[in-house]
Amino acid sequence: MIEFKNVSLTYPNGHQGLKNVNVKINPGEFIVVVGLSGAGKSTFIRSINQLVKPTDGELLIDGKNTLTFKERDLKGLRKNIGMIFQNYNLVNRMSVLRNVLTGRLGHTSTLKSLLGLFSEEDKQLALNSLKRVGIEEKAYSRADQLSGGQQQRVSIARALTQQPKYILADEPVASLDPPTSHIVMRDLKKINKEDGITTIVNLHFIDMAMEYADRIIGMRGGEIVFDGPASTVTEKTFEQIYGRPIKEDDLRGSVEENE
Ligand SMILES: Nc1ncnc2c1ncn2[C@@H]1O[C@H](COP(=O)(O)OP(=O)(O)OP(=O)(O)O)[C@@H](O)[C@H]1O
Repeated sequence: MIEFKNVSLTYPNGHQGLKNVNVKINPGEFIVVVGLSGAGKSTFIRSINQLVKPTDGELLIDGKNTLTFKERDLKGLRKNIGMIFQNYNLVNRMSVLRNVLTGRLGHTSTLKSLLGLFSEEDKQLALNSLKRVGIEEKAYSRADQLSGGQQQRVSIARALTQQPKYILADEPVASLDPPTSHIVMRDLKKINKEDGITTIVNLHFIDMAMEYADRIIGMRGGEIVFDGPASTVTEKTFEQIYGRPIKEDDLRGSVEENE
């Protein structure tokens, strides 16, 4: 369980990225965070693994206030959290398999990981992760030879290989075309349901949020302005979250329309 208690984050330049956020995220949920650019979605998600550190409040993960964590506890925390970025964050010149194996780094001794020595078990785990996202045949290709959608699936496989308790995905489909975006969202949802990994995804496409989320959190100006089941969300809800009428750009579009 993740719990934000009166969490605020003021950036060094004085800008408030989060304002008094209070929210509980339950085990196994698939949450989509929506909001316009600058609403604070990235700041919210990155606070959880402390890529950015809140300046006030308590952020409890599995009952512990992570804001008091020192380096060693933070390492332990991050081992349990897989992260997926908009631009995949792969090492281009390495093979797909080696990129996926980096998901084991938190579980491997420093010396072994420096030497690139992964066990046969880790290798099988990595290959199985690639299989689950449908690209096991790319295991020995160089990462930069893959399409954007394939690279994002490699990054999902890397997160999966980490055997995390939580997955954070920061705009995972923003660089992809509509059909590929749906493949990536389906993979994330499938993994969430099959493995029970609590998943939080930032998106700015409202149709995708409605299609894949169990629960939607809406942000504006660093605050949570909506929190409820996806089934209760309508176009009007998004207009309230965004503070303006919905536009065509707010929609990713369906697979069919683009085929
Ligand atoms: N390092 C920083 N220093 C100062 N301000 C920042 C920093 N990072 C983000 N911000 C500001 O905090 C606000 C929230 O940014 P954040 O990236 O969390 O929003 P977002 O909803 O994820 O939007 P986007 O989709 O554009 O990334 C924005 O106004 C942004 O300019």
